[in-house]
Amino acid sequence: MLSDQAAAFEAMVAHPFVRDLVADRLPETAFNRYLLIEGAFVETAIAIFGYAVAKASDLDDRRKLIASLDGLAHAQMDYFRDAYARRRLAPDPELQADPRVAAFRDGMLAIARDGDFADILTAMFAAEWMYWTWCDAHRDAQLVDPMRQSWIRLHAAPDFQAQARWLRDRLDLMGATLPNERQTELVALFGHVQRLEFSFHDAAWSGAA
Ligand SMILES: Cc1ncc(C[n+]2csc(CCO)c2C)c(N)n1
Repeated sequence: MLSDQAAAFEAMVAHPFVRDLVADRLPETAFNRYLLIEGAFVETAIAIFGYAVAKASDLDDRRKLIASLDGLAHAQMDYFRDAYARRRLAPDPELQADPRVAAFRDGMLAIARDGDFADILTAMFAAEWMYWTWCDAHRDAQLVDPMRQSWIRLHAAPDFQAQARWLRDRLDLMGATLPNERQTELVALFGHVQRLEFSFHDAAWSGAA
């Protein structure tokens, strides 16, 4: 998956948003846009994991996903609520309606709604492995804003790595039993998610299209 879709993956981990963030030259307006769309994505992720719980058949998988859901619904939602209050960020419906933001949200949700458990694991693996990769590569970046710094640390931390590895291992196990055509579809889906992610980060980085 990673080698087949290397171009899409590499393009995303080298996105100008990532490049400028880790060089500590991402404008505050861009980071604030990011916080607004990222916080909204947490709600989408809750729905995606909900579909995953419904479509999983193994109790251990379900338990794992339910634990992730709890983290999203509580720690993550509270984190963004507090961040918006501290930074006095008001909701921005126009930003959420940006076609690049909408494409990511609706595209990820469509995978979870219309796909099977392997599709959902693939989409979550694509999103989490990509974050783990770029945050791990820049874990030592020294940023003035402690929130930016801690955001990178969070996604380079052992807990997040463990979750990304769980997705990888679960997918490897399941993928081995799937017909070749199905494996090819999942590899293509991985690339599709990287492109959705690229547009999403474009909207944060460059503002209105
Ligand atoms: C745009 C965007 N894409 C991927 C991640 C990585 N990530 C961190 S938590 C989570 C969902 C629950 O595990 C995902 C996918 C992100 N934060 N934002």
